[in-house]
Amino acid sequence: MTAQTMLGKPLAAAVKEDLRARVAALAERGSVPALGTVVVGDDPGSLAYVRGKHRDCAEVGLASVQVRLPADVDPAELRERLLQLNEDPACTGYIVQLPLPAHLDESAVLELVHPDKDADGLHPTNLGRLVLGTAAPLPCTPAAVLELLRASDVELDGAEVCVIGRGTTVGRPMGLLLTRRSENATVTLCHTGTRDLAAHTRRADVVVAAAGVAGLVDADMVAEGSVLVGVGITRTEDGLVGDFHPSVLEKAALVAPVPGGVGPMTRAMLLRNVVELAERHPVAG
Ligand SMILES: Nc1nc2c(c(=O)[nH]1)N[C@@H](CN(C=O)c1ccc(C(=O)N[C@@H](CCC(=O)O)C(=O)O)cc1)CN2
Repeated sequence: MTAQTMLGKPLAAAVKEDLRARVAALAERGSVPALGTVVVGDDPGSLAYVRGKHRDCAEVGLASVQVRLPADVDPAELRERLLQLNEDPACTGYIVQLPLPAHLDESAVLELVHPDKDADGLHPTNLGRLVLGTAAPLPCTPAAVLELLRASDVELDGAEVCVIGRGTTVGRPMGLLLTRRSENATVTLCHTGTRDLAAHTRRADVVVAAAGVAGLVDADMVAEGSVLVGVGITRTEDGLVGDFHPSVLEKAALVAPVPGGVGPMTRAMLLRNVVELAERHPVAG
């Protein structure tokens, strides 16, 4: 078997098309949504991702504003800037680019973002809403994975899904999303403490790999005809490498590759969150 690929770019383009129309409709009602980004430090990867977010906003007609702070910013100064964004009527929603420098407590920082302005869906209130199944902005990467699976008509009802990674941005919310009644999957959440990872991946219909360990899962570890979604990404001398070893392509039915799969959709899901926040809490332009 040679796997088919689930590509993020065409799907992201379709989402953007829909969002462009929704942003135009908001503008007609006098509401001009804007995304804020907060970057601490000058990590080239983070800066590149944030540049991409501002480009994406322009593409669909959203305004955007960037706040840049030095890597050694005082936590009190960062807090002040976030509280300003919470109060700023021109900012519909904003994100704090992760990871943050080590002297900053990531959870404490994310808790400062007002839940109604949480474009990343990572505030505890919104993660709590995800647990309860009530309306909330969804964390962008898990939402992107779900959209890719839906677009390929992957059957999730009753499916065995193995998620590798227990982080708050991907693994944990991924499990919550997939176990909602609307998805109805059975999820096994694996992590670095999992004793026999292969035993879990082999019996899964779908594997979502968000470990950030290049080539962690090879052909021997997956079932014939399974669906594999790559999330983790490692920069090596040979370029970007995902958590799945290329050998899986001979065994899987469907693969979301790294790069080119979930990443572009993650960006589109951020735009969707901003537009949904604006539709829920319209602001005058
Ligand atoms: N506040 C947040 N910080 C981070 C998030 C996030 O969702 N919110 N996720 C990642 C970084 N990220 C967005 O911020 C992100 C990472 C990768 C991609 C992407 O499109 N990847 C491409 C490859 C791009 C490349 O050349 O590096 C792909 O997979 O095809 C988009 C967004 C951590 N921080």
